[in-house]
Amino acid sequence: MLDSATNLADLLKDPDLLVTKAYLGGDWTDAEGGKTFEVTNPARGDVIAKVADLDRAQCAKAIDLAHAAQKDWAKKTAKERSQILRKWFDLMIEHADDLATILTAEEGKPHAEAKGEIMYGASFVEWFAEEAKRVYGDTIPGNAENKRISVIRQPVGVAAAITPWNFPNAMITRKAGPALAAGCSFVVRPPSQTPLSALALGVLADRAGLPKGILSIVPSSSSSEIGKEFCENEKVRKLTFTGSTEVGRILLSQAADQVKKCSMELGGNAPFIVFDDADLDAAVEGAIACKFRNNGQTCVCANRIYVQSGIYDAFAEKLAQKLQDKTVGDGLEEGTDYGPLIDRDAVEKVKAHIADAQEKGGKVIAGGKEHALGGTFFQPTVITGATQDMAFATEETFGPLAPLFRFETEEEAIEKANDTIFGLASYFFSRDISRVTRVQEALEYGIVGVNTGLISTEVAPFGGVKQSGLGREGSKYGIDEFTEMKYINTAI
Ligand SMILES: NC(=O)C1=CN([C@@H]2O[C@H](COP(=O)(O)OP(=O)(O)OC[C@H]3O[C@@H](n4cnc5c(N)ncnc54)[C@H](O)[C@@H]3O)[C@@H](O)[C@H]2O)C=CC1
Ligand SMILES: O=C(O)[C@H](O)CS(=O)(=O)O
Repeated sequence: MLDSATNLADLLKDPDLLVTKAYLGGDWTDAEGGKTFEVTNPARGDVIAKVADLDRAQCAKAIDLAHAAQKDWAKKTAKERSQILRKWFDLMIEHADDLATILTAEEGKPHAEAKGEIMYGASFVEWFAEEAKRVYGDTIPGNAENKRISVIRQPVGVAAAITPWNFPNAMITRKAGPALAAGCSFVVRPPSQTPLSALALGVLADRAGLPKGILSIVPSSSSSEIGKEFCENEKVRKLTFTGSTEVGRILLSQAADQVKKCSMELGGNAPFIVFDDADLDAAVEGAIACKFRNNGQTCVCANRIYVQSGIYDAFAEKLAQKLQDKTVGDGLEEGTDYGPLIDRDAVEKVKAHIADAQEKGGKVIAGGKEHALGGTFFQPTVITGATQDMAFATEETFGPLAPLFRFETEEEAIEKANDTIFGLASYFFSRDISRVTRVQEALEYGIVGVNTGLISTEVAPFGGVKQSGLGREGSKYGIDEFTEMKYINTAI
């Protein structure tokens, strides 16, 4: 446990993983003038570290280093890049406990869940260590007797990344893995709430033997300035962002000037549909796993739970009952199921969604208030009588609030589920094979969970449609985001 007498370093087997300097192409560097920003522990609200606060000029230097080193990195064989990535993966697994402790200290999720994120994050490095050796091209029958046609894939060049606080490890490795595997160099600006997890990844990448210049981690309290550098610096050929749709729009418009290759993993508003023919207990378990993972702070959490009329009351009662057994507390404490929210703004958003629902006829049947622990702890909450005119029907709550909407027909459920500008994840529970086929095809989302509330894996293409993003991460498709296709037409 962190407290006034115990620092974060005291909790680590390898305290060298706790770094507060920036990682500029392999050199640990202070900010100009020694400027720093504070990192706080969301459970206790106290400062756990002061991290180098880099400015745009230092970010530009990192990009210069990345640009200078990238060609030699791309010249290495795929196997050489693969071996370094595999070593990085091995080190992440070896130090998983410490990485999880650092993650919980700055983000708040329970240690066991943080450990799960570390394994999930490491799986992207492992996966793309393998995919590095499978960046294939084509040969195409010539368009004339004396013509030969081929297609090759080459690394884009310098890739720049901006990542969110809710998965401080995995959202970086889900980008760095394919980028480095493809032969790109990689500059990442981590969120100011959770930079320590990113810097710990830098320590292990260095130990794995990543060549100088290939990786930079640029912590900064000024997200917009660094974002502008990424968008306006012509040496950056790829921008990859994970975060809200609002910020994604800003970055896309900034990147449009140079027509930069962009990947966007943005916001969601996931429907979770339970049909009368579902396995009710499985649906309740699935809803809890989906809605309350990271305390509801994931882009793929169920944001709207639609339950068919015939089982609505039974589902609501079981869900509320199950939540009574959950423990809210400090993520570093044994037995905690749900940690704190990231900050007060997050708490205020949950409260606003609850108040709005109650004003419009919604009924709180579980939780509904700030937790007795105070700070940013909140009770896991269930609201019945949810309707499409309530705020959470169109806005992402990003907190532990499960609104239950009643529906009568399959057509109604699909129409309401699709009635959003977002299209990231969706879920439904049914044991009718014809219905499963119809619904999985009718839902306008990049991801559909059928009889499951958990869809996150490195082997599948993660991404959204509509205003939830562009591109895919993970799977055999993920490396395409960091390569360019070149077509060669040769006259012989
Ligand atoms: N699709 C996905 O995989 C994910 C989506 N999200 C979405 O992100 C939101 C919550 O995460 P937040 O970190 O609060 O999102 P956010 O969009 O506010 O911030 C994301 C990152 O962008 C940076 N940023 C903010 N304004 C910027 C600007 N003008 N220029 C450059 N960088 C800027 C932030 O400092 C942070 O590092 C939710 O909407 C959630 O759905 C979060 C995680 C994953
Ligand atoms: O940041 C997020 O919400 C992640 O994308 C969710 S996941 O990849 O862990 O499913």
